[in-house]
Amino acid sequence: MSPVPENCFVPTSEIIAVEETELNKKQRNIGKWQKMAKPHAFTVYYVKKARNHRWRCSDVTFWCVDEHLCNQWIQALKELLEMQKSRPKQLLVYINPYGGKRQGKSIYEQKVAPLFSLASISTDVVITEHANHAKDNLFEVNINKYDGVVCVGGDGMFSEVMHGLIGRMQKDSGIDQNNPKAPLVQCNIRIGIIPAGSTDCICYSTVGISDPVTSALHIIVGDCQPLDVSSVHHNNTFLKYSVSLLGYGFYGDILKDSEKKRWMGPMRYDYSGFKTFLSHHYYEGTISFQPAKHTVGSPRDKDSCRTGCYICKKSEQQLAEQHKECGLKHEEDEEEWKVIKGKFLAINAVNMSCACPRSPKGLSPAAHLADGSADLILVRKCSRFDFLRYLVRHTNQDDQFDFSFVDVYRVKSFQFTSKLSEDNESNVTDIGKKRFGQFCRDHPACCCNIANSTWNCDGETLDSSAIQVRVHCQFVKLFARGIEENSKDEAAYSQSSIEQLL
Ligand SMILES: CCCCCCCCCCCCC/C=C/[C@@H](O)[C@H](CO)NC(=O)CCCCCCCCCCCCCCC
Ligand SMILES: Nc1ncnc2c1ncn2[C@@H]1O[C@H](COP(=O)(O)OP(=O)(O)OP(=O)(O)O)[C@@H](O)[C@H]1O
Ligand SMILES: [Ca+2]
Repeated sequence: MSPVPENCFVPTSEIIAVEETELNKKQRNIGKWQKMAKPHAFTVYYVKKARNHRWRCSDVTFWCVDEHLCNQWIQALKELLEMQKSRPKQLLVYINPYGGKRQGKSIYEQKVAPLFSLASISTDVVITEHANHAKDNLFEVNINKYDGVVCVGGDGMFSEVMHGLIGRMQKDSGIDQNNPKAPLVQCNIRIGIIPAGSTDCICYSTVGISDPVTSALHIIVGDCQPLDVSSVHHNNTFLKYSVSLLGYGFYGDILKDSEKKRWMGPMRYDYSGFKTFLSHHYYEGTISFQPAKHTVGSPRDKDSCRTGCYICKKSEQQLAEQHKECGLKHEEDEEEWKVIKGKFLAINAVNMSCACPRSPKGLSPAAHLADGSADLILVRKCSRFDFLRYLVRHTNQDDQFDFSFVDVYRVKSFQFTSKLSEDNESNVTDIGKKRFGQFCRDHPACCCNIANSTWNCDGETLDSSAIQVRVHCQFVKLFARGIEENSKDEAAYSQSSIEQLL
């Protein structure tokens, strides 16, 4: 028998599979079993939680001489598994063979496919041949056939799959994505991310680790984590959706420079990051936003979003109420807009913490995955030294918002116009211009004349610097459960444990 640690509790929801086991000669010759006539056995495969939110597939084999009893156990456990209705049976998998360190295919074949097969999950696998292959394909496939779509790659690959799914839903419902106020149709088919990219920020921020086996196990047990999605428009043209970072200035410039260095792999971001840091460009513009009044949280909270987060639950209830009384919803258009004009080194809007291996607490450590808001971080012009102090705080325990040149707001929508496009009399909606009287007095406008930066939208550049953004609460769902608090300890306790059965 495999060694089982003392007090091992396994919730039935975390059993991966149960299989009849053929005992080999060596196993049969251990201890007292050698005296028995042909023992019968079955193996239970279960999720074992290790450090740092890492999950592994472990197994324990049970023996007995009574074949009927053994079969009864197998039957009972299989019935328990059948009752886990949120588990996927049929998945559509897209693999980007060129993402990150170009390991996507081998990661899937060696680490993920054997687990899916153990859990009796059928898959249709597409290895992408070009950018947008997965996205375009999602408009054609019979989507109702699947319980989920899995992407093997980085944040860019996730973005493709998400755009394909959301786009498909809107197309099927006759909704025009170019209308920034259109009541979009929610996407209920879950997305799984097997991390094989450069940053893997979405996976890290929703699971707590960037690890293919852990993510595969979250898919198998049928976890569900809703995510906020921002829609980005330029006038009445739809540009993109974003779930992690919308960054202008520093992160936009890093991305633009790094695109030319794709051959460097994940290292390109450090190279371009260093270069962009040295260039120290700042950009002048106007940002207008609607504060997120519906949520009780603040970006300066000490607690972060964790599994079962009550702030996200509250937003879920509000969303359900809104759906019941649709019609009242558009009052939000009249709600207060705040306007800030200034010179910025970085403007970052994040729908989630954006934690990643480079910065385990992320760009906004208290941001919530599913509260219907984004944290808008404004980093004003400051010295190189101060900006470096700000960046370094992303990697230690100090508060990165505790600087006079950094402001952070929790918002449900915002828009940005660069000074250059204002001067060129761009025809962006005029909410910002109407409120010029409220410009921040500490940082009056000056006449610096720098070219526009570009927006980094989840790792892709946007063509327009003037954008309008709206957060859609819990718009897509992932096979994840958020980051577990002290996951290792909590794993041991559950009412429905296999221990109770035994
Ligand atoms: C001194 C050390 C300071 C370290 C500061 C680390 C802050 C790292 C914060 C990472 C935030 C990632 C946000 C995620 C964005 C994703 O949607 C997107 C798609 O994958 N990724 C990127 O755009 C890719 C963005 C990658 C950004 C990498 C930034 C590297 C900055 C390096 C600055 C070096 C300054 C050194 C001066 C001596
Ligand atoms: N077969 C392919 N050939 C070229 N590009 C592809 C292919 N399949 C997908 N892509 C594109 O590659 C881009 C980057 O992929 P992915 O996110 O998997 O890896 P990455 O390089 O690590 O990026 P990230 O920094 O976003 O994590 C995606 O935007 C996707 O559209
Ligand atoms: Ca959010």
